[in-house]
Amino acid sequence: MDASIASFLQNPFLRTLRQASASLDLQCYVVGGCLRDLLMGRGVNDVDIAVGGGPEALSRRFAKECGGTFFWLDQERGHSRVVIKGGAGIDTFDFAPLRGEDICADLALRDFTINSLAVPLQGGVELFDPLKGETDIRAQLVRRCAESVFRDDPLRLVRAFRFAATLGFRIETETLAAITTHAPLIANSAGERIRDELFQVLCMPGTGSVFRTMGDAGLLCVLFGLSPSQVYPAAEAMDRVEAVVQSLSQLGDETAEKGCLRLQEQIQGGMTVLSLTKLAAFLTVTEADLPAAADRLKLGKTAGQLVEKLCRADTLALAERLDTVSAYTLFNACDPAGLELPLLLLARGHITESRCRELARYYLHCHIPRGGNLLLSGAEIMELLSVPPCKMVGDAHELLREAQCTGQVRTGAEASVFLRKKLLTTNEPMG
Ligand SMILES: Nc1ccn([C@@H]2O[C@H](COP(=O)(O)OP(=O)(O)OP(=O)(O)O)[C@@H](O)[C@H]2O)c(=O)n1
Repeated sequence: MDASIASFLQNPFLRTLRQASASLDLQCYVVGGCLRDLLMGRGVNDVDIAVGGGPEALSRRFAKECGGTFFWLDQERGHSRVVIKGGAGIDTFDFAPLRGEDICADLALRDFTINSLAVPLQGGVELFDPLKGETDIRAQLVRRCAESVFRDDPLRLVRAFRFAATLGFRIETETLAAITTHAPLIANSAGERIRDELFQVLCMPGTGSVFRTMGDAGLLCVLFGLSPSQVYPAAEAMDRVEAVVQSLSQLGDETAEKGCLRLQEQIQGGMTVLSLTKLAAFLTVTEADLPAAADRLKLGKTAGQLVEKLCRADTLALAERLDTVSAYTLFNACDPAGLELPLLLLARGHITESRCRELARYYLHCHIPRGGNLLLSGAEIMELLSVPPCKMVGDAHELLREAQCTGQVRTGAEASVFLRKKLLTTNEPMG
């Protein structure tokens, strides 16, 4: 038994689980990715447990004894989760019934050999590895468990690339050929599941080369209606985004620091600004049907809007001379995109490095995004204009934002004078 797995099994939570399963007389196994990660010397924070017999009683009892929270993931299939707050790194335990009649049958039904591992919690500490997953982990290979894996669950077509990208592995030749054969089946997988896997790829460096292989296998044709010849230049755009971000992170100044923070911001679960920027670079070059792609990946409102605005930047005519007005106009048209916007434009070859810096400087020091704090609040604007809440207040807000961003007003008093002049005086003759 590998030393890291042996020491993991001494974890107090696993000891509690061992006792609980013994007293309920249930066969119980630690399975899947956490054993793979332990064998690779990686940290573990979620543990999958397969239980012979109904796992509900065990899952509920384990939650009670560890002070964790029990909830159903899929009640019909008997899948539940226990989350333990302050679980010293390991905080999520997923319980499911055995997939087959015993653990070997269960392992044979899993996706890839590297995940097809189990350790029983009682009766010895041997590692069940009937498909030689440990050998594939050492060889860094993603290999399907059986001929039927992709028909059983087409999401695995994308999962293969996710594991290759996040673990730094290669997809074994026959598995890759099977992915190519079964690529059309990905049309049957739920968008949310595809999104969660794809964004793990988008969050890793080297996304471009993974997308090229996915394109060659025909997956991007089914997902986004793209031909392989459209995929290559688009994947190169992703490479260039990564290269620009890499050189930014080496600068070590304020722009670099803030830019890197912004790129790591999570817009929605698992979707960072950087991953969405890479996706935008890809989709722009392919000229894919944007709303269809956003819908296929179930991007959600906020993430979908950011991708759409970043793609839109590609089509905007950029001013010859850069001044605060043209910088404001650009960021305003692409709101809510922030520092990622000039980085994307640089990666796409639309602006030079010095223009990129100027835009970043403007954004950091002058720009106020929509919804940001202004010199006058909504209440102060209503009082100034003597109006109740109405469209005019919104218009005044936008005028003031532009005036502040472009340096026309710098104090509350200047803001009041500006709005009065703009909205309360008229040059038109009274009729
Ligand atoms: N479509 C799927 C999804 C999951 N699994 C199995 O269920 C386990 C847990 O799935 P998941 O949590 O998605 O993956 P992990 O391998 O745990 O990897 P990670 O923790 O990195 O997500 C996998 O190891 C694999 O054995 C599978 O066979 N087919």
